[in-house]
Formats: sequence, C-alpha cells, structure tokens
Amino acid sequence: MVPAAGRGERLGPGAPKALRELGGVPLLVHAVRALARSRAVGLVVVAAPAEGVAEVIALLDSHGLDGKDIRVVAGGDTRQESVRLGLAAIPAEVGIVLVHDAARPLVPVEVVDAVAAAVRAGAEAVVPAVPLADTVKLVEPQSGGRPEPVLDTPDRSALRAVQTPQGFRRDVLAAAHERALTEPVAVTDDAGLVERFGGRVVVVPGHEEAFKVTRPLDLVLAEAVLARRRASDGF
Ligand SMILES: Nc1ccn([C@@H]2O[C@H](COP(=O)(O)OP(=O)(O)OP(=O)(O)O)[C@@H](O)[C@H]2O)c(=O)n1
Ligand SMILES: C[C@](O)(CO)[C@H](O)COP(=O)(O)O
Repeated sequence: MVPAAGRGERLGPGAPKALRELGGVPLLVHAVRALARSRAVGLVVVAAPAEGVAEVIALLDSHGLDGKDIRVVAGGDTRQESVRLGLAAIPAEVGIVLVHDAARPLVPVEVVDAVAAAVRAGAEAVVPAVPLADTVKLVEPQSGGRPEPVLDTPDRSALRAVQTPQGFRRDVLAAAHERALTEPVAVTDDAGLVERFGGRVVVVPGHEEAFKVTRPLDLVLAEAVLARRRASDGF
C-alpha cells in the first residue's frame, strides 16, 4: 500500500507532494510503477489526499501500470492514519503487505523483491536500510536556534537509515495499527509501531536511490537520477 496523502510542507508551496512531477510524471506514478514492476506485488492500494481521490484515480488510469490491480482510498491527517485506512481496503486473503512512501519514487525493484522475499521467508516485519554517511549526535533540543547541548554520540556502525517499502505479515501490521488507536505511540514508520508493541523487525539492504523526496534539493537529486537512468537504459 502506498501512503500518498501528505501535503509535502517541507517541499514548499505547490500541489500535494505525491502529485508533484519528476521527469514530467507525478511522484505517485513513479512509486506505484516501482512496486508494480515486482512480481511479488499483485495489488496496489493508494491512500490519496481526501479531496483528491477522483484526481488520483484518473491519474493512475491514464498511466500504464503493468496490468496490476490498483485501488484508491481517501487517506487521513497523518501518515499512520493513511496507512491504517489503506490496510482496511486490502482484501482479507492478502497475507503480506508492503508499505511504500509515494515520496520514494525511485526505489529499485530489487529492494521491493528483497523485502517481499524476507517476509515470505518467515520474518514478521522487514525494513530496507542503508548505513549512515554522517556522524549522528543525540542533542537536547532548544528553541529559537540556540545551540543544542550534545548528550551522546551513538556508534555509527550500528545505525541504519530506514527506507521503504517496509514489509509485514498482514496480521502483525494490522494488529499494531489497531493497538495504536487506543495506545498512541510517537513513531515515524510502520516498523516502529510493530517494534513498540513487541514485534521483531529485521533489516535488509536498502539502496541509495530509494531516498525520500522531502526537501527541494531531493527533487533536484531525483531529477538527476532519473535522467541518468533514462540515458542509460531507456527507463
Ligand atoms: N497524512 C499523511 C501524511 C503523509 N502521508 C504519506 O507518507 C509518506 C511519507 O511522508 P512525508 O514524506 O513526510 O510526506 P508529507 O507528509 O507530505 O511531507 P511533509 O511532512 O513535508 O508535509 C508520503 O508519501 C506521504 O504522502 C500520508 O499518506 N498521509
Ligand atoms: C517511513 C519513513 O520513510 C522511513 O524512513 C519515514 O519515517 C517517513 O517520515 P516522514 O517524516 O513521514 O517523511
């Protein structure tokens, strides 16, 4: 399922982020295509901005998406709510769910396949991730741009930057989202929810091109990556 209902505040003014264009094609279409390319994926459920469901249906209809079954539901006010609403639209017989940000348009199919394969092999929750390039500090946040005291410097070799798609046994993911309705937890990804409620999450290799388009510079990088792919293999 593809949460695509965010505003994209950090990207700046304009259309909702999922509908912003990369190489002339909306980010959402890239992301859905990236999933649809995987033989592991049979159905894609998109959580669209609530006011944009009809627009998203028309948009996806107008692009060739490898003959996959695509459904669109209205998303919610938070990413977590959008995922929960999307999950509810997945037929009961589907046992494995991958959750993939519309904001990660360039994820290679190998990453999608690897995540799906790890769930199929028995993991209940799988995240793709890459090692960090920067040193990371734990700080005491301050307001107004004041210097922030450093509390700790975690060992970078054991840290990973986590991407999507994140893959789950459907019952595990659904149970975590249901439980979060009555026991809210502040996490920023689906695997975080599973972890908080005692689930076991494992990491498989991600890919540097699976980065999230969050700020304007990310879009510049995404355009460059796409141009390189188009030049090299007619992508
Ligand atoms: N209410 C929301 C918020 C986010 N998302 C989705 O979750 C993914 C990751 O979120 P993020 O990159 O933070 O997107 P935005 O929330 O749009 O960005 P921002 O925080 O800058 O507004 C995106 O595909 C986004 O569309 C969603 O489906 N519903
Ligand atoms: C799910 C995610 O992409 C994993 O890195 C990330 O946590 C989303 O964060 P955002 O602040 O909602 O973009």
